[in-house]
Parts: sequence; C-alpha cells; structure tokens
Amino acid sequence: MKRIWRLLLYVRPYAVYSLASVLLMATVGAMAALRILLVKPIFDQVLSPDAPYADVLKFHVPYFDRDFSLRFLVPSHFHNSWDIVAYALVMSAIIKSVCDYAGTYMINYAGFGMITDLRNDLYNAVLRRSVGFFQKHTTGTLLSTLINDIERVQTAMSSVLGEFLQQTFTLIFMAVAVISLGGKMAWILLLFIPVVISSARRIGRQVRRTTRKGQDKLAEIQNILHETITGNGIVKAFGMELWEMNRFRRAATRLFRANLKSVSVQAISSPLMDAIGSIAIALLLFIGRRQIIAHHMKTGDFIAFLFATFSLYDPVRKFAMFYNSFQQALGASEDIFKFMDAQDDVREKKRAHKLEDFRGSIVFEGVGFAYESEGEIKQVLRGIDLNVPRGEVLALVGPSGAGKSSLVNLIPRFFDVNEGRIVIDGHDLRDVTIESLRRQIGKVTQEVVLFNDTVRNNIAYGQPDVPLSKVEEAAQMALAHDFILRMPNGYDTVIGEKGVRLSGGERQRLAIARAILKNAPILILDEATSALDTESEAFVQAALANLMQGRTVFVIAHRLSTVRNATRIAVMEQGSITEIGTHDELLELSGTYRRLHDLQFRTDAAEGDEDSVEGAA
Ligand SMILES: Nc1ncnc2c1ncn2[C@@H]1O[C@H](COP(=O)(O)OP(=O)(O)OP(=O)(O)O)[C@@H](O)[C@H]1O
Repeated sequence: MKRIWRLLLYVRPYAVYSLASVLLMATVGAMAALRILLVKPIFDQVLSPDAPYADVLKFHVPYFDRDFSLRFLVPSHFHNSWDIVAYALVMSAIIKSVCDYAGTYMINYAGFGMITDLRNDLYNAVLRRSVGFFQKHTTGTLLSTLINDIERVQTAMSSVLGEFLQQTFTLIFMAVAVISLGGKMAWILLLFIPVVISSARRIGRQVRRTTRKGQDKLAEIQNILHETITGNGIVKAFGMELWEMNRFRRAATRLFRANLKSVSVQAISSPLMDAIGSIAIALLLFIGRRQIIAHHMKTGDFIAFLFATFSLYDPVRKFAMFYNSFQQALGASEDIFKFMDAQDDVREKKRAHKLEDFRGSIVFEGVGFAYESEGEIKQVLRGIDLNVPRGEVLALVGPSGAGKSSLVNLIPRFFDVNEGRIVIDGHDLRDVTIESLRRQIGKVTQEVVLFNDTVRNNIAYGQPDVPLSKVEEAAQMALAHDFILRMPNGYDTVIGEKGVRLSGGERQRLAIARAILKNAPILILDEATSALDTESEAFVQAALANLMQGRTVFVIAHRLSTVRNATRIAVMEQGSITEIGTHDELLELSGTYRRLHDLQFRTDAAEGDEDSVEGAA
C-alpha cells in the first residue's frame, strides 16, 4: 500500500494534466453511455415510424422538478426523432473522439513525466550510494532495475493509466445506464461483483510474485552479459566462449520459464471474465424474456439494457488486466524503492561543516576497520596509529591482503572506520561534508578508469569549463602531451570505452594528467603492478614524480625507487603497521622490511634491473 502511495506521489507535479484528463475521460464515458441510451429511441421511435411522436430520452430531473429531453441539446431546426438521434449520434462520436485523444495525451504526459522523474531519482540515489553498496549489488542487477523495472512501472503508469481512467468512467456511466434501463433486473448483476473481485485479486497477487521472479531472472541475464562483454578478453584468452554460452542459455531458459509462468497466470483473467460474463448474460436473457412476455418491459428497453450490460463487460474484463498490470508495476517497484532507500554505510552528518584547504596533518588514532559481507564481519585493520604531516610521502608496503588498499580507502571515506578515528586538520572525517573532503583528494589507481569521451574531457573530468590551455599544461606535466598530439584528432580524439584504444602506459599518464589538473593537496597512489615496458615505465615514473611534487602522498608502493624516495615507509602485515621509519632506519631495524628489501635486491641483481621489480611490496 505504501508503495502505491509513493508511486502516486510522483504524479503530483502533473496534477493539472491528470485532472484535465480525468475530466476528458469522464466526458468520454458519458458520451459512450449516451450512445447506449440512444439504442432505445432507435428501436422504439426511429425504427417504428408508426409510433406517436415523443421527446427523445425524456426524463424528469427531481431536484429542479423539470423535464429534460435530448431536444434541449439539439439545434431547434431538428424536429423529428430521426434527426435528433442522428445529430446526437454524430456529435457524441466527435466529442468522444476529441476528448479521448486529448485525455489519452494528457494522462500519458503525466505518466511519462512521473516515470522520467522516478528514473532520475533512482539514478541519483544509486550514484550517491557509498562504495559498499556497489560491492553488494552487481552491475547487472542495478542496470536491470534502472532499465527493466522502470519500464514495467512505466507501462502500468502511462499507457494503462490512460485506458484505466477511460474505462472507469465508461463503467460508472454504463452502470447508471444499466440501472436506469433495467431497474430491478440490473441488481442481478451485483451478484457477480464479489466473484469478479475475488478472482481478480487472487490472480493479481500471483502476477505480482511471478513478475518479480521474471525481473530477477532478467537481471541475472544482464549480469552475465555485463561480465562477459566487459571481460571479453579473458573469455577469449581462456577459450570459455562455449562455457559462457551454456551459462547464458541456462539463464535464458530460466527467464523463459519465469515469463511463461507469469503469462500463464495472467492469461487466466480474460477467459475467466468471459465465462462469468456469459453466465450473467444468459441469466438476463432468461429473465428479460419473461418480462417482455408479461409486458413489463418493451423490446427496445430490453435491447438497450442488454447493450449497456455488454458495454459494462468490456471495462470489467479490462479491469482485471489493469489490476494485473498494476500488480506487475508494484512487483517491479519493489527493487526501485529498495535501492532508493538503501541505508548507506557512509553517511554525512546533518550539521557537517565544510573542510577548508588542507594545511596541517592527517592523523589515524587507533583505527580499526572491518568489511561486512553476507552477514559476516571481517576485521581487516587493527590499532592503526599514524600521523602524516602535510608534504610527507608515506609509502605503504607489505604482503598482498595486508590491508594497504583498505587503509587508503578510509581517507576519502569510501568506508568508515569501526574503531578509533581519522582526523584531518583537527576535524574527525565524519564531521566534515563528503564533498569538501573529497575535493582535497586526488587518486591514481592501478586500474585506470577512463570514459568513452574525448581525451580533453577525460583529463578535465569533473571540470568541464576548464580552458584547453590548462588541460594541455596538465598533460605536459604528465608527459602525455606528445602522444595526445600524435592521435588523429589530438585532444578531441574519442578514446573508446575504458580507453581501449590506448596502451597501458598511455592510460596511466592520462589518469596522472587528470589528477594534476584536479590539483588536490592530498594524493592517493596505488602503483601499477602490471609490468610496463621500460620506456613506458620511465615515462609513468617521471609523470608520477611531477604529480607528487608538493603534495601529501599515500602511496601503495610496488617499486623500490618509490619506497626509497618516500619520507617514511610503513610496513603492513595482517591489518597492522608493524614497522615505520625511513628506508635507512628500517634497514637498520633488520625486520620484515629488511627481509623484503634483501629479497628484492637479490631478485633485482639476478634480473639486472634495479628499479622496477615489485618484490618489496
Ligand atoms: N569488499 C570486501 N569485502 C570483504 N573483504 C574484503 C573486501 N575488500 C578486501 N577485503 C579483504 O580485506 C583484506 C585486505 O585487503 P586489501 O585490499 O586492503 O589488501 P592489500 O594489502 O591492499 O592487498 P593487495 O596488495 O593485494 O592489493 C583482504 O583479506 C581482502 O580479502
């Protein structure tokens, strides 16, 4: 129920359009009913020329105590019944068509408008979720919700809503016509209402469940597609095409089954309503015949009544369909609102203040951190105490899985500490706005993230108005300018998804140029472990040196040169800092660092390559 209200809240900005379409659709319903009422004078007056002249559709309006007849709505030069009925038929058709068109347009305007707002809100919510959220939910599932689930809601809210309104008013006016024409006989139809409602509800509930299942299976397919298309190189390298194809086939079969199940539930609606309708009509024929024989009813009255009942039948049948569609939308909206309401692990305080330009230090005070996945808590950092003053280059070294990435990810608050605190210029990270904190931090990671856009826009990511001269300056410092100029359109060259048209070293240098342009005082650097050729390596190293100048740097170091040049080196083992000091101090200590260093030195000597092997990390 709450979900329905939430969906309807989105219609609020389009209230005027919705209201106008309600009025227009009401007119459509009234015109449809009028046309049914005209059946009686057609039989009793138009097709019976011998019948004495009488007003067409004459009835008494009790409150005003006046008689009303169709003649009042028809120009005065139309006198006889035939003219009046023909005029009314044509005019009602024109009014009905115009109102139908305008009403459908307006309700669709409201429907599509609300869906656009809902999709924007969902995207905004998803984009702002913390890093943990994206680790919990797969890309395929998120894409599927943003595209398929929204699509389902859209179908229900725009196209169906339009017809729903029209049918509702047709139903209301037809019901009035049925009652006025059939009198007591009309009440027999009431007997069928509980049967119709209870069966529609039962089917609707199942439709909602089966739809949700179908949508989940679709998300599964989207996940496989995303993984295998983005990871196509690996699929090929391991010759896994056939295996992946089979995995996809199995998922497609599951979707096929889920869809069939959903259809098999939905398809019951129409025949069921047909059966109920036929029983009702048969019963009415039986009673009507006796009424006519007993002269309690005229044939014209009965035929008009039957027409009206038949017209009732269409909206009732469609209602079951709308109900199903609405249930589908509710099923689909489950995930939409789930993602919108997901509680972030990293939240900004209501009264968080803006962090001014970084000038003092970053201090870790007894910091502990744990990942939570599938209900299990895994403590990966313990008792970290660190004081990094402005301008220091702190190298983090240690075996894989020691917690180096986890530690640096705490600085921009990708995750929050679960013990102790991190203080920047005297403020707990959790007391400052996330935006002002992240503005102070630049990041260059092993895995370079580039967008399918021009070189210029990739470097100026997040700063669209920055002049080209500044972009070029940053590229020059990142030693990227020359290779950019050699590209077909220079800075306007589109680099392909994830920068596939660039070499590894070039990608790295673009990322470095981006960080230089951002010019943040704090820098987080995760050195690439993948071996670049010696020349590329030298370029990247020089670019990094330019980037690091004058900044406070946390570097997950894999290269001996970086480690040696760092102000201090922290050795991490199993989530703790076990040694910290300068290169010389740590060598003297004869601990883990010395061991790693000696190992590295021996490897380097054996390979004849002093600087680029990563055993030290
Ligand atoms: N999202 C996550 N959920 C659960 N555990 C995680 C997650 N990310 C990392 N871990 C675990 O946390 C521990 C520390 O990982 P982390 O990536 O910080 O290590 P690292 O020292 O940077 O390793 P490497 O040098 O290999 O990148 C590892 O045991 C890892 O398995």
